[in-house]
Amino acid sequence: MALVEVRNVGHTRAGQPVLQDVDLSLPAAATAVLAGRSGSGKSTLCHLIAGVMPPTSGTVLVDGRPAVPAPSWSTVSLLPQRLALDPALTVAENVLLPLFGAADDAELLDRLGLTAIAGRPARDTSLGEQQRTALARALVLRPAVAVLDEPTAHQDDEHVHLVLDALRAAVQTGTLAIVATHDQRVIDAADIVVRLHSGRIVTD
Ligand SMILES: Nc1ncnc2c1ncn2[C@@H]1O[C@H](COP(=O)(O)OP(=O)(O)OP(=O)(O)O)[C@@H](O)[C@H]1O
Repeated sequence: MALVEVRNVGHTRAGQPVLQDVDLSLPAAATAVLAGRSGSGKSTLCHLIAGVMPPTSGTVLVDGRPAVPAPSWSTVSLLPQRLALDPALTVAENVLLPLFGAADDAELLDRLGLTAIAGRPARDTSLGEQQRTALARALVLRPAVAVLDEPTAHQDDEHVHLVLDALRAAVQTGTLAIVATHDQRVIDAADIVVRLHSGRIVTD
């Protein structure tokens, strides 16, 4: 059974259609890439699946329930393009926020190359480190669905491999990773590639 179902979705922004006739069924334990040119609608589709907003028309279901209102972070997490870290909290505190301080995840910090800077305020780290921190925050609860908007946008080759390793580990524990990306290295590693062009799916 599909974990994420997008049925006949259309979405309009500022009076313009940005998604049209989008149908998509995605299973658990897979990496599904949303690929397409800038402005093709990848982030918008991410936001609809993560429950940031409802679609203008059609239905988005996560585990059989409407995506809005957004469920718990352990059901659907989001790495937004603009990261949304708390700059005053340390790297580790940002990553562990969804756990309310109840636990630690040294392995995840290590996997993403964050151990050495775990105690530093997020504002005193590089953009690539901040992006990996926000990715770790999205994976820390081993969510059913992790929606990741351009997770390698600020990563060099070496760190792209760390990101791909973290995604593989999440998928092995059952997570459906939905990844908006232009990055061919990420597209090549995906189980499912969905291409968007001008707000429509061109291949699935
Ligand atoms: N807040 C907004 N208000 C109005 N239009 C918007 C808004 N956000 C995005 N759009 C428009 O919606 C369309 C799809 O944008 P979206 O951000 O989903 O594309 P994208 O494929 O993620 O692009 P990129 O790769 O550049 O991030 C674009 O035409 C964009 O200009």
